[in-house]
Amino acid sequence: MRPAVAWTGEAIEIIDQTLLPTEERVIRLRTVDDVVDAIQRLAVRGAPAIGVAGALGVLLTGGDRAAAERIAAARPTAVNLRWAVERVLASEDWTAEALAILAEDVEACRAIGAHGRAELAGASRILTVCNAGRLATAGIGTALAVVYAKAEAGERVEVFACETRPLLQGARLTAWELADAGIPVTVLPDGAAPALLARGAIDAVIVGCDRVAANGDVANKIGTYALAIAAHHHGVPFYVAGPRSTLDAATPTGAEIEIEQRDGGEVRAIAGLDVTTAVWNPAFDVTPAALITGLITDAGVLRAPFGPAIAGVL
Ligand SMILES: CSC[C@H]1O[C@H](OP(=O)(O)O)[C@H](O)[C@@H]1O
Repeated sequence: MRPAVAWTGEAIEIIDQTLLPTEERVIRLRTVDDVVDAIQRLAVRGAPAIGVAGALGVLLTGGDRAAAERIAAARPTAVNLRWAVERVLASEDWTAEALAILAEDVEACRAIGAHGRAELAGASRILTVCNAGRLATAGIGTALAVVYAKAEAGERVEVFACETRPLLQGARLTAWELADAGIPVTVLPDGAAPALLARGAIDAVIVGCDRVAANGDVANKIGTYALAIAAHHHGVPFYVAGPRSTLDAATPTGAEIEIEQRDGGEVRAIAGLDVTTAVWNPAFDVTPAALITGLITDAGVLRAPFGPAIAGVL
């Protein structure tokens, strides 16, 4: 599988994820407007991948810092986006810094996979939500990096993927990339996850993250909090996987994380029906650190108390 985001030397090359799984279309982003649009419509998505796109997007600004700010502000919740844009702006060599961010993410994904494989040695039945795989990063993913590492080592592993309403990142993207990798995947309605956990059918839940607050509270795709509650109730380990670039020491707790509110049309458009009603469509929710077994990062697996553990790797 080609990477979700890459640099051609003069343009950002992405797979347009809004068309998957029906069509794998590669598009090139050549302007700041292209980058902002691709991030906002989730053509490129996932905290690490939009961070890399943001970093590379700075190379398309011609030095216009207002244009760079438009990229940084394209989506508010994933800390990686603004972090990457500001890191490139502050550097001496923008191209070198942007490419370093891309290379670091590839390596971070590999490391997360290795740490997660060691941590979850006995787990073969993994439940996840949204897509935190190759399509969400410049590398092999975060939550799914653990799955890929297990598979690469010849270990038995299968994934149960919540479809992830309303944009179906699980059913469309996670299912697609795992099938492409030959890894067994079962899609389920988001509301079915607690029943699956109640049946004892899951060894561990592993999810991605968009921003981890200094105390370990995690912002991730809407539905993650419900999974954490159900996993806690059923005594199933609940892990969050993400690179250190998603840890945000400047945000004290989950209460301070801005949650992106998306257009109600994403929810109303159910199988082509236009349900005319008020809609509440937050793209993310916050899972309290108390419900998290461990944070699988490229620096290792962090455990409670998460405040000192996070400070120790930043
Ligand atoms: C590897 S982080 C992926 C993270 O991003 C997703 O959100 P979106 O599809 O809206 O970009 C989701 O929260 C995933 O866990």
